[in-house]
Amino acid sequence: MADIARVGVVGCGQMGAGIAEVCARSGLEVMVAETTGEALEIGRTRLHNSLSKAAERGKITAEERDETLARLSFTTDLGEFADRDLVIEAVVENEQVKTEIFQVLDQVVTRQDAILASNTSSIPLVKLAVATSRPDQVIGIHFFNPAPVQKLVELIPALTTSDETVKRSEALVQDVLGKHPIRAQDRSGFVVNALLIPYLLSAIRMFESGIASREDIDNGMELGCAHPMGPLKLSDLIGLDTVASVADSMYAEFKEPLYAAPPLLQRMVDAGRLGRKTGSGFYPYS
Ligand SMILES: C[C@H](O)CC(=O)SCCNC(=O)CCNC(=O)[C@H](O)C(C)(C)COP(=O)(O)OP(=O)(O)OC[C@H]1O[C@@H](n2cnc3c(N)ncnc32)[C@H](O)[C@@H]1OP(=O)(O)O
Repeated sequence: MADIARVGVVGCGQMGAGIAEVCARSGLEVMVAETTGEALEIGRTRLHNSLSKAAERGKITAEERDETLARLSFTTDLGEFADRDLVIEAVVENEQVKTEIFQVLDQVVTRQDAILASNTSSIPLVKLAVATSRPDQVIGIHFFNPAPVQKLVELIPALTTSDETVKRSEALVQDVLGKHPIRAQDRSGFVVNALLIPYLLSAIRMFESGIASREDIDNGMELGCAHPMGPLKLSDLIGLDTVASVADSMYAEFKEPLYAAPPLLQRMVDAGRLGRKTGSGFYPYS
């Protein structure tokens, strides 16, 4: 995919940093944007630490780590994305925030055939597409956490997305990033979350009703079904705010009771216990 060489990633939280790492390790030149200098420094440190860990574990050489770092640049000004061939937005799951970012990207990205992608788990892609003057070039490219590890990427064309945009995105994901793409329609939850979220919510309901302890619920799925991590640990990894917002948007779309977030999940979000990223969720993290 020689036509995509310069990538912009908006947001450097756990998903944005992971996506930036995957792209830079694949040889692409990546610019990462955050809203403030402080957030940018946190993101930069996250990326440095992850690449250093990969080098320590022998997954990449020290030379590859340095080359990857040299392909990464950082900015707080989206205006610097003018020359990007592809931009992947990976900010909070908030429709208004994402819509505003797509409006800005539409103004600043000068390359006429640039792809504007979102890593959203739950916002309808068509809403982001119609916020731009190039709705045929907007697509969902959805990575899984941790992005450097998980092999899957979901591709979600909006009703307006052109076949050309889908083909170029698929080629990038498969041939350049070395991930396995699957396609899904622009319906809340796509493929994976439509199956995963009701399972996670069921585990939270089970814990809330006192049927079993958190450890026994997680051990049940790890030791009984060979899942790499149980549903409560996985919810903590994803982030309870993200689990709740994906559930809410799936419930809003389908009115399916299985997608309704249990009260405990909302209370934990309100308390700021969002999982690993805040040091406390179903489990403590220090
Ligand atoms: C909600 C969204 O829209 C969609 C989603 O993201 S849904 C969430 C999908 N993710 C999952 O289901 C995660 C399931 N869990 C797992 O795959 C594994 O438990 C895990 C990879 C997170 C950790 O694996 P585990 O064996 O417990 O720990 P650990 O030995 O430290 O890591 C295994 C490998 O992953 C790597 N790894 C773990 N976390 C990593 C990270 N954040 N970044 C990079 N590499 C990482 C380790 O370096 C290690 O690599 P190696 O085996 O080559 O040395």
